[in-house]
Parts: sequence; C-alpha cells; structure tokens
Amino acid sequence: MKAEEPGTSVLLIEDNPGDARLIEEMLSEDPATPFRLRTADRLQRGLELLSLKGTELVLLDLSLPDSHGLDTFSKVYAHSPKVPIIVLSGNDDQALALYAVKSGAQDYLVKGKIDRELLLRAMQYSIERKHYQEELERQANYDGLTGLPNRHLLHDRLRQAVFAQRNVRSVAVVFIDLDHFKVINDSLGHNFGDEVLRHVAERIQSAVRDGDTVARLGGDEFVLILNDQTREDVIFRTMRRIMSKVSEPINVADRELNVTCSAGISLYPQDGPDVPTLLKNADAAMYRAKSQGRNTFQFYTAEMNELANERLSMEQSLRRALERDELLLHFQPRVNLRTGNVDAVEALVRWKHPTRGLILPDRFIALAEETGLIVPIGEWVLRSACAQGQRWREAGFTPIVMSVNLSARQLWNGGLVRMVDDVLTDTGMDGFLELELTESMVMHDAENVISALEGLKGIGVRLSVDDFGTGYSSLSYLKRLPIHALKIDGSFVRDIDASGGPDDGLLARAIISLGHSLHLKVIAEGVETEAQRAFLRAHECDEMQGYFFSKPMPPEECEKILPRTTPR
Ligand SMILES: Nc1nc2c(ncn2[C@@H]2O[C@H](COP(=O)(O)O[C@H]3[C@@H](O)[C@H](n4cnc5c(=O)[nH]c(N)nc54)O[C@@H]3COP(=O)(O)O)[C@@H](O)[C@H]2O)c(=O)[nH]1
Repeated sequence: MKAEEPGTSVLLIEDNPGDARLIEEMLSEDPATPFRLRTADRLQRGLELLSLKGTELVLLDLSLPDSHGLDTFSKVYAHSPKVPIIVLSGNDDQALALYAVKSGAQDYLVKGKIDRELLLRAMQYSIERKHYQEELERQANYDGLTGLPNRHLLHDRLRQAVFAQRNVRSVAVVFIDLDHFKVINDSLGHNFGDEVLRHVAERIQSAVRDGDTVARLGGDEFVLILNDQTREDVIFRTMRRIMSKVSEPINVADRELNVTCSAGISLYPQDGPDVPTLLKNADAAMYRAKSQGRNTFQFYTAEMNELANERLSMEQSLRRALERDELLLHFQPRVNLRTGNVDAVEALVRWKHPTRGLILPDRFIALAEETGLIVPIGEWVLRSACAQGQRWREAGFTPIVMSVNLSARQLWNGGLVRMVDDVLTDTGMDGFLELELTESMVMHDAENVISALEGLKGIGVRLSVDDFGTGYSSLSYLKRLPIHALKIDGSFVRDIDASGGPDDGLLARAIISLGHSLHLKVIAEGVETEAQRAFLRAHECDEMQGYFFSKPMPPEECEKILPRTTPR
C-alpha cells in the first residue's frame, strides 16, 4: 500500500496562472511545514479533485471560467461541507467574500495583499476553527455514549421526514424503552449499564434500513424514524427483527445478560399532525406495551393493533398446526397434452384451521417463510406427498411423478439434499419426485443455486421452474441449470384467448419454443378453457394443469382420475 505523504493537503481552485503560481511559491518555501498542493483552474475540475477525498483545506477564487460569485462558494460548500474554505477575493469584491464567510467560509484573503505569513496563519486558523465547529456540532446533535443522533437531531430529522412525506407517503415513529434497565444500572453499576446501552444501540441500528434514523433520547429510551413504512406487515417484520436482535444475549465484563425492550408506534399522518404529537402518541403506545407484560410492541391505534394481533395469533397457531396435524394436501393433476393421460400431480398444502376453516396457502405461506416455519412445513409436505404417491402405487395405480413446491428458505437451509434423500429412501419414491422452484429463486444468486440443484439432481430429483416468465431469467444461466421443465405462468396462458387478436398467446408460444430449444419439457399452468388447451396442443406444449381439467382435490377424489396399472 502506498504510504500517505506528509503535510496538509490543500486544493487551490484558481484560474489566474499568476495568482496560482504565487500561492504555490508561498506554500513551497519552507519544507518544515510541507503542503500537498493540488490545483484546478475550473470549478468542475475542483469538485472532481474534492471527490477524491483527503482535502483538508480549499483556497477558492470565486470568479472562474465555469462559475461566478457566491454560486462558486455554494457549490464547493454543498459538495464538501466538512472541508474548510478560504475565499480568495479581489480588492473590489470583498463584500462578496464577506458574504461567503457569513454563509460558511472560514475566512477570506484579498489577492495582492497576501504574504506567506498571513496565508499560513489563515490556513492554520481555518482548519482549527472548522474542527472546533464540527466538534461543537457533533456534541449538539449526537449522543456522546452511543454516537446516535440525540433528541435535538431527532426532532430535526422527524420534522424533515414529516415535511418531505407530506401528501406523498407516511412515516412511522417508534418509541423504544428497555425493560427493567434500572435494575441493571442499580445492581451492576452505571459503567456496565452504559456498555449495555452501546450494544443495544448497535443492534437497533443494524436491524433497520440505511435511510432510517435511530436516535437516543437519553437513559434507556430510543426513537426510530422509519421512512416510507406504514404497512402494518412491514413494520411488524421490522419490529420483530429489532426485538429479536435486542434480546440476543449480551456479553459485558464476563457476564451474559438478557435484555428485552418494549415499543410503541405512531404513524404520520393518521396518529398526529406534528412531531410532538407523534412522539407523545408513540410514547403512550409504548406504555401500553409495558402494561401488557413488556417485551412486546403496540401501535397507537386500535385498528393497527388488531391487524398486528391477528398476525401474531396466526403465527402462533401456524406454529402449532404441524403438532396438531392441521395441515393436509390437495393434489392437482398434470395432463399430457398429446396422450390425454395424467402424467403427474402437484401437491398443494392446505391448513384446516380449528376456527377459520380451510385456509389456502396464499394466506399463510408468506408468513411461514418469514418466520422460518416453511422449513418444517416444507419437509412435512414433501414427506406426506411422497408417502401418498407410494400408497397409490401400492394400491395399483400407475406410478406418476409427484411434484412439490420448494421455497427459497428450504433451498438455503443446510441439509436439503440429505433430507430429500431420506424421504425418497423412506417412501420408495426415488425417480418420481419433482421439485418446483420459482424463477426468482433460481436466478437470484444463480451460481450457488446451480451447485445446490446439482446435488438434488444427483439423487434423481427432477427440477422445474415455476411461474416462468414473471421474473427475469438470464438465458445463459437457464442453459446451465440442471432443470428438466419450465412451467408457463398462468398469466400467459390466460392471454391465449384474452382478446381474439393476433398477438394473443404470443408469449406462451415463445416460452414453449424457448423451452424446447433448451431440451426442456414445457408445462402450462392455470389452463381454464378449451381454447387454451387447443392452442397449447397445437403449439406442442407438453403438459397442462388447470381448472379446465381439474381443480386441486383431496387424495380420495384425485385417485378417481389416476391411471391404473392393475384393475381394481
Ligand atoms: N412453498 C410452498 N408453496 C406452496 C405449497 N402449496 C402451495 N404453495 C403455493 O401457494 C400458492 C397458491 O397455491 P394454491 O392456492 O394451492 O393454488 C394453486 C392452484 O389451485 C392454482 N391453480 C391451478 N389451476 C388453476 C387455474 O386453472 N386457475 C386458477 N386461477 N388457479 C389455478 O394455482 C396454484 C398452483 O400454482 P403453482 O404452484 O404455481 O403451480 C402457489 O404459488 C403455490 O405454489 C407448498 O407446499 N409449499
């Protein structure tokens, strides 16, 4: 690595070669006080050099070929507000230079009246004054213990957020208070307490997005501003992430400590028109969370709480659904378009909720993925589907492919290949299992997906890309993936007889052709009409699945249409 050269790095932005040379000579006179001087004769070039970082001071002529007057100063100041600027003025534009000083420049020097001593002293004072100002600003706006914005900056940011979001989107304000922090402080001492607060601050910060603000009000109180977030489910997820991070054990001075927090959330504009009201209402909601036993969060409005509680209760009952045997499978046949035979069935999970009745996967798969429950649920689906396939074979039905949906979390959960291999061995379904992956799953991090899928292919599992055409596929990756089928998304199938125009079905046809040129089987999903079937048959699509032939059904109904090897 190149060692940093000694001396102060100065940028001179001056278009007059004589004036520039004079400054250069003054700065190079005494090697005991070295300067690294870079020069620019245009503002544009000066800003480029400033972008390279490391500049400690700018000497700035306000009249340049590409910028004039105060505008020159404003552009440099806006570009690098932390770098001190000394304005170089002519005799007749001192008023302008003075105005630049009032606007943030550290000093000004009148050209023609500068000598070396004056220049050096002005430069030294400017750098020191700027550091001092920065330090004052830091102390005024940031919390000394955690480095987070303090109450003052929080109010400022919140005002800006509310102002910027007016009539556009909304802002969520979250008030967080640690549970029983006083006990930690009283029993283990303030130094220990401070260390805990530092850990908590880092954890909260790491759980939110870059543009969000985490501030410390003082004591154990933190406030977050979540921009553009008012959807209950998104805030819910953020809050769970924060609470789970905060509650991870904290190690301080050889002690392991478990800390939890309570939080209240208010939303702009519905929960308050201004900053004080939003903070007051978030605080009130936080107190409600405390009174509910702590380690939880509450929205200010009852309506939002209801949604959050419903989600929580859904999650709790989904956790128990597996133990209570509430999940079941329906099967939807896939029909060979050439022979008319059922070649495969897709297993689709349902939840028989004790009070809400049969719940379709669209209502709970996303929640299962969010909470990680998809991993045990997915394993249950795979095992149950393969066991059903084997039961059908033993009952004399022709062996058919069993297709099962795989979620992204299952794919990245270690031990997938081993788990699938165990299921195949236990159920005897090897050679008859197909796993469906979505296009976005496959194309995201395609290099790693390819190696994960190679493992599945190695144990005889067929792989297909579901909902094909709805995401972005790289054709070169598609060629390398160890897949054997593409499933045309239902939206392209619906388009086949959508308007009666010549372009109907264009994309379905293109996907069939693409799939066949890659030597893949092509399956159309969501087929609902005879016109769609006929079109797909005419364009040599291999299989179809959809209500036109059959809806997903319980196993005892499905077997009525399965082909038999041995007569009953
Ligand atoms: N990770 C897992 N995902 C699963 C599992 N079981 C289901 N799912 C996914 O949930 C989504 C919704 O599934 P479902 O409500 O079962 O809907 C399926 C069919 O009923 C529906 N379909 C089938 N034919 C038609 C039709 O002609 N018209 C129409 N409007 N809908 C139809 O499509 C769903 C099957 O879709 P796909 O899987 O893309 O083939 C769905 O995304 C499931 O994948 C699970 O165990 N794990």
